[in-house]
Parts: sequence; C-alpha cells; structure tokens
Amino acid sequence: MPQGLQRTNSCVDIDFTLRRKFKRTAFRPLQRDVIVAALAGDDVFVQAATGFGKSLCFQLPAVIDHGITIVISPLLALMTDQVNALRVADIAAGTINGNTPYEEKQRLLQDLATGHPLTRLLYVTPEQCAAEGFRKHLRVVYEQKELARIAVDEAHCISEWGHDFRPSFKELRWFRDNFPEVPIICLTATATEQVRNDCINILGLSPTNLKVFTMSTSRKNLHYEVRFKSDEEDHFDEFLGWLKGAHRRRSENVVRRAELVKEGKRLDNVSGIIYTIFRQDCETLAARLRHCGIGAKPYHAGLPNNEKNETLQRWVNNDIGYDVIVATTAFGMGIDKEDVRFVVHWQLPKSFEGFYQEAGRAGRDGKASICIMYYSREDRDRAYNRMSKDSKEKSNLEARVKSLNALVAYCEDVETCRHRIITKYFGEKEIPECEYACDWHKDAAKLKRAKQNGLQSEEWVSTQREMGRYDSGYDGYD
Ligand SMILES: Nc1ncnc2c1ncn2[C@@H]1O[C@H](COP(=O)(O)OP(=O)(O)OP(=O)(O)O)[C@@H](O)[C@H]1O
Repeated sequence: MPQGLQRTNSCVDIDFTLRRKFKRTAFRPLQRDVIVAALAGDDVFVQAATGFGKSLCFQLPAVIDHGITIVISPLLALMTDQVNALRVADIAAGTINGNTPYEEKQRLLQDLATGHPLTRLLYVTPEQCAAEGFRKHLRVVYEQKELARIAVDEAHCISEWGHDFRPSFKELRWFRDNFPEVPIICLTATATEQVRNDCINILGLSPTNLKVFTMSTSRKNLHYEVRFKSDEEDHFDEFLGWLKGAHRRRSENVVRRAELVKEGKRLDNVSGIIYTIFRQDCETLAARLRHCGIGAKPYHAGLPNNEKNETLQRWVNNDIGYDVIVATTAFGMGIDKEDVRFVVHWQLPKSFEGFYQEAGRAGRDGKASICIMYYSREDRDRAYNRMSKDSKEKSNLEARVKSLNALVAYCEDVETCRHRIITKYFGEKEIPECEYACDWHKDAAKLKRAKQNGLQSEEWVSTQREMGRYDSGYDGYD
C-alpha cells in the first residue's frame, strides 16, 4: 500500500453499502470473504462460476475504499453496461476505450491529472494501460496515494493456456513493477490450474499476501444436454418442436399460466440464445424461426451498432418479437440477463471454456434452465479444420487444440454426468451435485441410443472426406 494511504477499515460498513448502493439484501456465499480480503489490502485471485457475482467483489471495495480503482476488461460492451449501472446507483464510474467520445475521455483524463480523482471506478482496456500518456496520469494518482486497487476482469486472457489469450494482458505486469504496494484483484470464471498459475506469476501477485478463492464452476440449476445430429438431417424441426413444446407446457400448466398472467408476462416469452458459428447462419436461422412464429433476431459483429443495441435492449426488455437471439460469439461473455431459460449451441463451439461461458448466460436468476449442444462428427471435423487454418491465432494452438479435444470428449461421452465432466475439466476433485440435471443422469440408456442413432459413424465421415463430399463451409469467425 502506498505509504500514508489510509484504507478505511470499514468491514462493518459492507452490509450497509451492499444495501444502500447496490440494492442487494445479502451477499452470496463467499462474496463477503473476497471483499473482506480485498479491503484488507491483500492481492486476491477469484475463480467462480458464471453468474456468481464477481463484479461486486471489486465494485463494493471501490466504493468503500479511499481512491480510485482501475478495472481492466477486454469487453467493451461489458464495460459500458457496468459503468451505466454504477452511474444509476450514483457511483462515479467511467470508461476509456476505443469507443469513448473525445470529450468524455478528456474529462476522465483531467480528473486523473488532478491526482485526486473523483472517479471511483475507471474501466479501461489492457491496450489503454500500455499507453504512455495514460501511465503518466496513473503515476500522478499513485504519488498522491489515491490509487486504491487494480482489478483485472476476465483474467484468463493473461495466459497462453487460456481460451481467449490476449498478448496485451501480459503487459499488465507493469502495475506491480511500478506500483508494488497497490493491491491487485483478478477474476475469472474459467481457469484451469495452469491458467491460474500463469495469472498469479505474470501479474506478480504477492506470494505472502495473496488470497486465492476458487469456487466450484458447477451451476446446479443448469440442465446440460447433448443432442446428436449428422449432416444428413436438418435439426431445425426437432428444435422448433422442443421450443413450441415449452410454450405449450407453460400455457397448459394452470398454476404457471395464472402466475404469468398476473405478472403481465407472455406465455410464449421463453427467453433464449442460440449460438451459431457463422454470421450467415444467424440471419437465416432467425428468419426461419420468425417464419414459424418465434420472435427471433440475429446478432453478430457485421450488423450496425444501432441495430445490435436495439436488439439487445428489446431482448432484455422481453419485447414481443425479441424472445430468442441467434448470435455468434460476438454476443458472449458479460451478457447478464437474469431470465434466459435456454442456451443452444447450434454447432460445436471452438473451445471448452467458450462453451461453458456461453452456456453460463442461462439461468442467472438461479431458476432451472437448459443448455443444449447439437453435436455432429462432421461439425467436429470442421472445427479442427478451421482451427488449423486460422492464421490469426497461431500463438496458443496447442492450448486451443487441447480445449477443443476436451469439448469433443464432452459431446462423445455417454457414460458420465455432464456437470462432472465440466468440473473435472477445471480441475475440481469433488463430484458436483446433479439432481437429474443432465441427459446422462436423466436417462443414460436413452442417451446411448441417441448417440448410436444420431451420429454418423467414424467410417462414414472419413469416407466422405476422402471422396471430397464435404467441405469445411468456413467463411470466417466473429
Ligand atoms: N449478493 C447479490 N445478491 C443478488 N444479486 C447479486 C449479488 N451479487 C451479484 N448479483 C447479481 O448477479 C448477477 C451476476 O453478477 P456478475 O455479472 O458480476 O457475474 P459474474 O460472476 O461476473 O458472471 P460471468 O462470469 O458469467 O460474467 C448480476 O446481475 C449481479 O447484479
């Protein structure tokens, strides 16, 4: 801690701040412990499931402590969302990134230049942290003993073994080298042991003053399911039948129906996300669904910003015609809508962690929700094919192949609980609870039959490949 910086020893205040500023009545398990460790000035590493509430672990200390907290995040949309939410709560927050208007950026930089910023949380990209002009401002704040904490969100991006490795994250070591006493908190939902160690070593977290919190990645309220398919068959009708069945069950259940009517909710508003790989698929699948009476909209990086923002906003509001988002991974980490009842992967995604993150958009209100993966061996081969062709991302090929291998094994496995496969991947020893919340626990024999009937055999796939009967269909990721 910079000499003379007085940390408010306000542990007694944290419940009050939670209620007054964040309008929450109680902490979730372990949130309090993380916050107490942060307030004590320790370095903190937090690994917790999607939807756990990691943001509060640095936002609440930032409100209590003296000085400014710099939050480093790779996700522009997430930064903007969090800053807006904090401002609504009357917490002085801002963001400097590539999209920040010039005047707003100048205002925030001038605030830093005073050495005594009024801003409590400043969200920036790792690239911004490498800019000399910005660093100069931070030095001024540090010298005035007003740099309270550095928070590194989505910390797995630091590691070449992480699924979203970003070389600019490695430069964040600069903070420890230049401001050795300023505590660092880093947070992620997806870290294997290797990724965790990388985060700790690369950021230079203090071996003596470090508190590590690793919570289970298990999400008990999520029902995981793999549905087998092949190129021969279009799975659209099967999916549509399932979704219409969900609508029907809502309206046939008298109690549920009365509840929904009382709350002013529509019977056919089952909110969900379908992830596809290609932009073109987003458009065509959303159009097909609309044609069949489902309120579906596409979302991908190729759409104009105003269209994306409107789609997101109207989906969050549960407006008619905006029940299902058909998205590429442009719509991913950080989406925080509480009542998403299903997440579907239309094809195999490119990493295990990406799958877990995206599935984690479901059920953030703690209520039962379903995560369906459509898997075919042809898709599997195409995924490997794309990976080997992707010249942009050669840096951590070995890690990415390992992650895809694990995801393929997850899909091919009909002998194990899905929750167990996920927690094992992230290095957890304990067997997670699963009360029929996966296809294997629900009906293992049926699952085996589905695999046998639904997948093309390995021999068929390799013959087709040799005969040049299927091409990769690759037209670029988002
Ligand atoms: N103590 C709490 N009580 C009630 N709601 C909470 C509490 N803490 C956090 N939340 C809410 O939980 C939701 C998820 O929080 P947050 O976005 O921080 O999750 P996360 O851990 O970062 O998840 P992800 O890694 O999936 O993005 C938010 O809507 C947040 O307001």
